[in-house]
Order: sequence, then structure tokens, then C-alpha cells
Amino acid sequence: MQRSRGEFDFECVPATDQSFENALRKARDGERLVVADGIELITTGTDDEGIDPERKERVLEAADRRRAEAVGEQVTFVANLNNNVTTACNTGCLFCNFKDSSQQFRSDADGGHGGFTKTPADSREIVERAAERGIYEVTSVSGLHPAFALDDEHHEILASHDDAAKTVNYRPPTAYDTDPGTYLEQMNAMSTCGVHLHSMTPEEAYHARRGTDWSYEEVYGRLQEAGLDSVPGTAAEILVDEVRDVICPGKIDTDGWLRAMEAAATVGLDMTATIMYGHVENAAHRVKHLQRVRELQDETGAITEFVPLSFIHPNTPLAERGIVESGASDDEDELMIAVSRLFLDNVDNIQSSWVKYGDQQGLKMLSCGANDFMGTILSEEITKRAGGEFGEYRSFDEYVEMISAIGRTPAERSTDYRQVREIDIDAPDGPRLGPQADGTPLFDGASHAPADD
Ligand SMILES: C[S@@+](CC[C@H](N)C(=O)[O-])C[C@H]1O[C@@H](n2cnc3c(N)ncnc32)[C@H](O)[C@@H]1O
Ligand SMILES: Nc1c(NC[C@H](O)[C@H](O)[C@H](O)CO)[nH]c(=O)[nH]c1=O
Ligand SMILES: N[C@@H](Cc1ccc(O)cc1)C(=O)O
Ligand code: SF4
Repeated sequence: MQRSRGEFDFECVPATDQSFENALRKARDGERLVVADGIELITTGTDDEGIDPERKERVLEAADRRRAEAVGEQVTFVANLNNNVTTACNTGCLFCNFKDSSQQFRSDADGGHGGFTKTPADSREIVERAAERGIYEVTSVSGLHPAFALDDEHHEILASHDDAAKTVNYRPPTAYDTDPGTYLEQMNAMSTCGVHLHSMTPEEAYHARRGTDWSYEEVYGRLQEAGLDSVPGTAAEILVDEVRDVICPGKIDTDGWLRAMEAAATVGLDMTATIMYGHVENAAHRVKHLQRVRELQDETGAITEFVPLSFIHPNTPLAERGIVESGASDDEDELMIAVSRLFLDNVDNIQSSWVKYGDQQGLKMLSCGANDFMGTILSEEITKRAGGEFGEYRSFDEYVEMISAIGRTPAERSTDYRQVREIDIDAPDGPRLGPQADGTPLFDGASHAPADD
């Protein structure tokens, strides 16, 4: 591992009394893996430094076989839109380039990275326009804007705290150029035209109850009534607190994340789960994270897919402060996908994110254990602002061409994977699974974000 990861005195280290060969045998036989097995596989053996190319191929092969047994030859994707409401955030995660927009405004002399905030009316219009083009899922993950509250009552509670900016991270909407409205108003606005609304990460749910004694169940229940259909399992990063303390000290801890997810499942929401890897963590942290996700799934059965998110480093505080020099290598990415497939025996779908990996490597992941290739998204802000360069749009035609080129079957899916439609590769059409999706191809992928405020 070529990064400066050794600088941290972590308690959790990749040392095991298992052998690589034993772990691989268990994986091939479909036995449930323990953390030591996962560490042996993801490192290609702790007996030697570095990744052994021949062993790596055997791990990838085992994962690819497991993928074929579990979900077959289809590669799925979704016709969706990303509509992030705001980039304003002062949580200060060191891997992220979302910043408080007022600061951003001052520091943004070259005009390249201005922040934005959308009103509920802006969000409604953006979703309506995308729904007309056939998308049937809207994914919305946002910065923790200090003026965001669940509803009017929440605004009153937050405003009544002494020194609210410091104690509960609250400033009234009047302190900003654009009012994001309340979370319930945003849900209402985006839940239109029959689209599936995928929003409110555990961290956002925490923000929507900060300074109150409301439970996560109450908050997710209210959001669901306002139109929320499923929850993105981001904010997971690495679910080991000694890593969170370094990369996101301002975020909820591992237990908080798990409690929020359990609550979402309790009120009947589906969810995804993620890992954001390739920064300061080691192989043992990655596998411990997988164990926590597997336990959560044993308990809830609500996780529809697992998404490994490879850290994009260039414009992030971690890189700017010299704490990391790069993200994960291709070998590490491939092993992350493969071991996710082998370790998470209770999660059917493993997603390859073309936003993080690019087309070529993203396609390769579909032979390393992944079976889903994300969505059309139409606009992307998180990765782009961190320095990612793989674009923000995929048309159905591009999906069909790429997936059939590797000999697999392209299929569009609903967010929850309960509906899947294979695409005819000789006469590819556009989305058909949504209420306004009539097969018309999605053409131009121009960003839908309104002008910076
Ligand atoms: C940007 S946040 C937005 C939602 C909300 N603020 C939160 O933290 O849950 C969504 C996720 O994007 C991912 N992310 C942020 N910066 C990234 C980067 N530089 N590389 C890869 N993933 C990143 C993290 O996993 C993070 O939890
Ligand atoms: N992997 C990334 C995703 N994945 C989410 C999917 O697009 C989709 O919303 C989900 O599979 C539920 O159906 N989204 C991003 O914006 N960036 C990614 O890297
Ligand atoms: N928005 C996240 C990715 C994501 C969103 C929703 C999901 O269900 C999964 C992953 C990012 O860009 O990093
Ligand atoms: S990851 Fe989320 S909470 Fe952290 S700084 Fe970025 S937008 Fe804010």
C-alpha cells in the first residue's frame, strides 16, 4: 500500500491467524466468512507485503462465480436523477469538498466551485423535467445546511437554543441568500410524477432531529409521510470509530449510523449501504465495516444493494494537508468489490460506481463480483467537486453498448430491484419502468442545476 497510512496508531490492524488458502477455500465453498478470512482475501494474504497478482485473480474469480450463482448474467442500472439540494455544509469532513456556501463564496475567486442551494420549487421543477424524460428515481443527498430543519416546529426549537449556531449548528434562513425550505417541504417537492424518492442519509436524518428529543423512527416516519421511499446508506464511510475520528470527527459515530438505519428499516423504508475507502484506513477496517453491514442486514433485511465508493482525493482537505497522496489502486478497488461480494452473503446486489471508477475500470468491476452499474444520474456534484473526472451522465444507449460489449445482459431496474426489464440489444430503447417512461431514449445529459446563488 503506497499511501502514508502507517502514520496512524490504529488499534485495529490487519494481522490474522488465518491462512490465505484456507480463507479462499471457505469463500469458494460458500461458507460464511469471518473478519480474519476477509482480511486474508482483501490483502491476498497477510504473510507478505503488497498484493500478489496470481492470488488476486483467484479471489476475483471466486467472487465472479458467486455473483453468477447469486444474480446471474444481468447487469442492472436505473433511470435516475441526482438532485442535491445544497452544497452548504460546515461539518468539515476531511474527505469532502462540500463547504459552507458563504465561505465558499468568498474564497471562490476563480468561479470554478461556487456552491448552490435550491428551494423546494427549484427541486420540484428539476424533478418534473427529468420525469418527463423518463427517469423514475430521484436521489438527493445534501450538505447539512445550518438553516435546514425538519419542519416549522423544528425551526422554533432550534432558534430557542442559546447560541444556536454553535450549540445546534443552526442559523435562520434569513442569514442566507436562498432558503432551502424544510426537509419535509423538499421531500414533498421531489416526490412528484410517481418517481421513487431516495434521500435522507443517516447524517441528514441526524441533522433533521438535532437539538430535539425526537427519535430516528419519528423523523424517518415523518419524512416517509412526506414522500420519502428509501434511504441512501452513505455517511457510512468506515464504520470503525478510530477512522471516523480522523476523517469525519464532526459526524455521527458508528452506533449512531447503525441506529438511524435500523430506525429507517423499522418504519418500512428500504435502504442501500456504502463504504468509502482508500484514504487512511487499513484492510482490517474495511472488513470490519463489511461485518457491521452484514449484521445490519441480518437484522433488517432492508439493504437492497452495497456500494463501494472509492475515495476521490485531489481537492479534499485530506490531500491538501498531505495526509493522503492518492486514493485506492486498481488492485485495491477490484479486491474491495470482490470481498464485498464474498463477505456480504446476505446482500444480493453489489454496485460498480462509474462515477468513482470511470467506464473502463467500472466495467471491469462487473467481472469482479459487481452486478449493478448505478444510474443515469443526469448531474453529479460530490465527486466532481472532489476532483473526479468521469462525468455526470450515462444514456441508455451507452449502458447497452458498454454492458453488451462485455458479454452481459443489460437490464433496467427499479430502485428496489423488484422490477427488472432486460433491454433488447438489437433495438435499444429508453426507460420504461416509470409512470412517464415510454421508452423514449434519454439524449442530452446537460446538468439540471440552477445557477449558483
Ligand atoms: C457528500 S455526502 C452528502 C450527504 C450528507 N451530507 C452525508 O454526509 O451523509 C454523501 C457521501 O459522499 C461520499 N463522498 C464525499 N466526498 C467523497 C470523495 N471525495 N470521494 C468519494 N466519496 C465521497 C461520502 O461517502 C459521503 O457520505
Ligand atoms: N455509486 C454512486 C451512486 N449510486 C446510487 C445509484 O445511482 C442509485 O441511486 C442507487 O443505486 C439506488 O437505486 N450515486 C452517486 O451519485 N454516486 C455514486 O458514486
Ligand atoms: N451520493 C453518493 C453516492 C450514493 C448515493 C446513493 C446511494 O444509494 C449510494 C451511493 C456519492 O456520490 O458518493
Ligand atoms: S460528507 Fe456530508 S456531512 Fe461531511 S462535509 Fe460532505 S456534505 Fe458535509
